[in-house]
Amino acid sequence: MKIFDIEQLAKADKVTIEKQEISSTELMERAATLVFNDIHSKLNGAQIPIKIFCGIGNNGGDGLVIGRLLLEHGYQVIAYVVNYSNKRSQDFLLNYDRIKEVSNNWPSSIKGEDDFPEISEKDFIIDAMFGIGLNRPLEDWVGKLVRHINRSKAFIVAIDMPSGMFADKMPNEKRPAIKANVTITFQSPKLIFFLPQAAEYIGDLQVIDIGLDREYLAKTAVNKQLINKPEAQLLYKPRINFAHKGDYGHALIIGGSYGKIGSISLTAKATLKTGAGMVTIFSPKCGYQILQSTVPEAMVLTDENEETLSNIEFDLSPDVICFGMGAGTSKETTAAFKDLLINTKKPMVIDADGINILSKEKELIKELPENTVLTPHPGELERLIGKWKDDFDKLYKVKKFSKEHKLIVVIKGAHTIIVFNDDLYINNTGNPGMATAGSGDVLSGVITSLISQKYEPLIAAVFGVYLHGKTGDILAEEMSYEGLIAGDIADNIGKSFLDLFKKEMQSEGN
Ligand SMILES: NC(=O)C1=CN([C@@H]2O[C@H](COP(=O)(O)OP(=O)(O)OC[C@H]3O[C@@H](n4cnc5c(N)ncnc54)[C@H](OP(=O)(O)O)[C@@H]3O)[C@@H](O)[C@H]2O)[C@H](O)CC1
Ligand SMILES: [K+]
Repeated sequence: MKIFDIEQLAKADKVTIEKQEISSTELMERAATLVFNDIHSKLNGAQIPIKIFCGIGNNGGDGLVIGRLLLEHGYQVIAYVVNYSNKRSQDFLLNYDRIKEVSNNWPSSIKGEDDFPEISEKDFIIDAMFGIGLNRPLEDWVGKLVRHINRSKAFIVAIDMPSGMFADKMPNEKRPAIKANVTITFQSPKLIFFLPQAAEYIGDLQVIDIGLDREYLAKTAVNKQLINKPEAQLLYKPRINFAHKGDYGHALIIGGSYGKIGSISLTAKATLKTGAGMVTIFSPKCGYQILQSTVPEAMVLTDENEETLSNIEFDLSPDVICFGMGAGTSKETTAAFKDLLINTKKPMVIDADGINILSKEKELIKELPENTVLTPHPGELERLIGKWKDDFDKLYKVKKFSKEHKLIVVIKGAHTIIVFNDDLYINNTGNPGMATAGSGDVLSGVITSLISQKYEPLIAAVFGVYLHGKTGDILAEEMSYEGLIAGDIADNIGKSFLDLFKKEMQSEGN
């Protein structure tokens, strides 16, 4: 699913009005009716106090329409107009009159702190103060109102965006925004919704298709995409009949050290379970017996050193090399990694201590082949690119790093983001059960395996992250978040392939 900028969405709005020959009022009615339907289906007529905070622009207009529809269906609604400006939009004004026809009262006006209503934790709040039109800091009293609503512990549904949140700046103490339980957004999610620092403001995300002009949406280029099943299906390469194991490549997994052999065992297993034709593991000597018994399908080569990697020599020509899991960052291992980089130019996946070594020895980065995939977790990423001010700054720095070194960076997190040049691919599978030891080792194996099967490295990263998360989602239903461990994910990657083309009873939401 494309993720549009807010300028593109505002344009889509205009194009839709022209091409569908509808008024902006009708488009607002359509969008707000869809939100009403959703809320109504959940509240099911419950007589709980609903307080709607409306701004004076079109987000406020949406709020007034939702309020009118709720009143018409017998809900207890109080609508407030937050008068932060005198520049009321036309559609706001029209719906201001219309709600009065139903409630027989004008909405209450809030002009300053003295007008703030009491909010109980039993209230149901609809936040329609600002949407994508927010373009400057909130006035002091409006910021106080946002904090007042947040303090209430009431259940909050934000319309289009949590009010106070800019599309391109993180909220913080000085820049308050509504902390919604649910955000119902129109047509396209906004990038900020997927950044970790915004999570506490967004709550659960729902994207509502309000029927904006399909042609405009299809034609308009974006550099951000959300990866759900429909996108993943397009990435899959069917296996051919009469295939031979050579058709799916030979992956070489290098890593491990005394006490950390399990990591490469997980990576190797995931590489095989994702479909690589052959896997060879290269580990310190101490890994030999463990690996032969935990992953009998893989071949094992060992270093001359007992406990850590010191000299990575092999007489084979792999299609892809994955380096780093459990390797440590000792002097010998660093030197061995350096030799490996200088002597081989095979496609590579670098994880964990591989990334830590690159962070310490920055000049090694230029030895990485183009399109190498790096899979850092936040700590590893910080060591690699330095501290960032906020999540937007992090993306800026990673894009710069990716462009400068021609690398693919997989920023692991609740929504893992794959960065290549200026393009972002935001994964929408996975769950908190996957925050478990070794989960990253499995991901490296999945990506390595896809590269070995001749997926382009970028596709392998995007598709691999999707499959890994999907496997976790399928397993969480069977065994709970708590019960899920990395070995389960490695063992069950096949389920995510099966799921790709399984017919859904209902189409997948976002
Ligand atoms: N795009 C769509 O598909 C649809 C969007 N809808 C809804 O409309 C809003 C966007 O509405 P808009 O009127 O453009 O903007 P807002 O309602 O978010 O904000 C209102 C105006 O407030 C002014 N502004 C901005 N920042 C501040 C501030 N800090 N303090 C005071 N005032 C501020 C600004 O106007 P100016 O001219 O004063 O700059 C805003 O325009 C969208 O989010 C949806 O909810 C449609 O209903 C359906 C289709
Ligand atoms: K809002």
